[in-house]
Amino acid sequence: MEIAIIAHDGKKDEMVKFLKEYEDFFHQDHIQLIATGTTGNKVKSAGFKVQPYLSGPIGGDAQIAGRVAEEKCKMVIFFRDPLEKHPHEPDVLMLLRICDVHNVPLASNPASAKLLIKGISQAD
Ligand SMILES: O=C(CO)COP(=O)(O)O
Repeated sequence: MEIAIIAHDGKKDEMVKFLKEYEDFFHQDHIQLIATGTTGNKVKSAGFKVQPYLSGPIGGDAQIAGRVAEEKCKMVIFFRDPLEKHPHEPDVLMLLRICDVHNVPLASNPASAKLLIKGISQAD
């Protein structure tokens, strides 16, 4: 199952903390992580196997949206920073829209991500 992980700068530490909290889930062989560039590199340094795409502001969100649209990426965990402005806001909104178009689960904060992971774990 391909899962995208994305975090704005103010949320990257929270993303690493979250992944570590659920590392048994994320280290499973059937879970493939993809990420926007800077998030991916940070998560890689924390010991997770992840395929990084471009950084968000230069097209990473758009690339991930492409994976969702092609039905390759099955879930998106995107910790957005609601207190910051982002020059690539149109790309961010496009990714959220594409998740809705394709009915792909999207968690925008740790509480929602936790529920999704628990749901998947129970279904397995
Ligand atoms: O900007 C982002 C999402 O919109 C995240 O991109 P980075 O992971 O490259 O910082």
